[in-house]
Amino acid sequence: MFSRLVKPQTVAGIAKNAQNFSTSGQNNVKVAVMGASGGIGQPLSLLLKNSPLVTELSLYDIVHTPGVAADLSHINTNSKVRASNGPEQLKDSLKGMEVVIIPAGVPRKPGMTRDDLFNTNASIVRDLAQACAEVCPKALIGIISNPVNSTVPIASEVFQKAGVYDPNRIFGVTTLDIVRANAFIGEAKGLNPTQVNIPVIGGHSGVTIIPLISQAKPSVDFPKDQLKALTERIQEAGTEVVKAKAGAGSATLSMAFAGARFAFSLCRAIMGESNIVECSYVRSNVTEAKYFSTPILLGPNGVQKNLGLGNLSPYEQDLLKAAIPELKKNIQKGEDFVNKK
Ligand SMILES: NC(=O)c1ccc[n+]([C@@H]2O[C@H](COP(=O)([O-])OP(=O)(O)OC[C@H]3O[C@@H](n4cnc5c(N)ncnc54)[C@H](O)[C@@H]3O)[C@@H](O)[C@H]2O)c1
Ligand SMILES: O=C(O)C[C@H](O)C(=O)O
Repeated sequence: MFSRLVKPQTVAGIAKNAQNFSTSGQNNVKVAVMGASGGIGQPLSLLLKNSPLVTELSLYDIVHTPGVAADLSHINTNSKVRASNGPEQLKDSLKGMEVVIIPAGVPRKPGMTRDDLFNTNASIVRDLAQACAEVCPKALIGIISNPVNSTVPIASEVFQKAGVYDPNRIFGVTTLDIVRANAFIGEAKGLNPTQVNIPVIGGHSGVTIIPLISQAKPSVDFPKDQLKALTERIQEAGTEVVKAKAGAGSATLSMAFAGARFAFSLCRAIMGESNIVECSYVRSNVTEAKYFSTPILLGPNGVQKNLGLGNLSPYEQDLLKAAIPELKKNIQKGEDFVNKK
């Protein structure tokens, strides 16, 4: 049902389609990248700079932002680039922003789980969310920083405390899981991966990542053992990259691609385009977990409609059962971090 709405998209295709499109009268969006000098931040900012959807690109980091911004500003596309460096310029970087994408924080090294990043990244996301709540509370916020299962509840609690919480505006960016599922299934079936769409629901770590291969477009069939192997590869794909990078960080280029796809979808929704659907980890009442990723119909104010789980195969129902306790624990940890004392 919902998967009929989900059109396969590429970053170039999204930007091209959007070139002359606006039903709201608005034909451009102001986007901030928080953590813009990092492994994800730089290529993500490049993709955003390359898009006609973005008119203002605000780059914030605690180091090196002037250099990244000077470099990008020489590209002859329509957007203006501005740099903000260090906490004293944080609030300034968020003024007037409509979309804020947050890839700030440390990445994993081999042997670490995403939850091992909590101690460092929780306070980074908390402080950036606090600034967003003060300066651009109506922005649509996409959180990439890990552990996403906990950082989204952290940002949400910060907004709640500030009295400006709108659950429709805070998103955990899980798009890389969908991008990977499309790539792996396309490869396994000899399909053009840009034409494959696999919804991935749940959260963004290990067993909480639930690919819904039974809902693939076009539909695909696998023997049980291959289905299990593919599912586990999608669940562990982040670790595959961490191991291959051997201490030099985690996925950056594929994440920039996925982050740009998600940011462009937010921009297109803000501009009034209809039928924009992305899976994202949001406040949810679809399952027992308070936050859960499902396909979301996006509108100018963020979540327009949660499209829910659709029909799960018995195998996917078991994956869901395994995910819920871990998700609940991750969510509680995030909430407790903000509400401690
Ligand atoms: N959601 C996903 O699918 C996904 C995918 C890949 C990576 N990640 C996560 O994204 C995060 C960033 O990864 P990376 O490879 O870009 O790391 P990186 O270390 O290369 O870059 C992180 C950047 O954040 C900056 N930073 C640190 N503290 C900051 C603060 N308080 N305010 C602003 N910027 C700050 C750093 O200066 C650095 O430039 C990690 O937590 C990683 O686990 C998530
Ligand atoms: O695996 C990681 O630590 C980074 C990211 O969450 C990913 O899925 O690649």
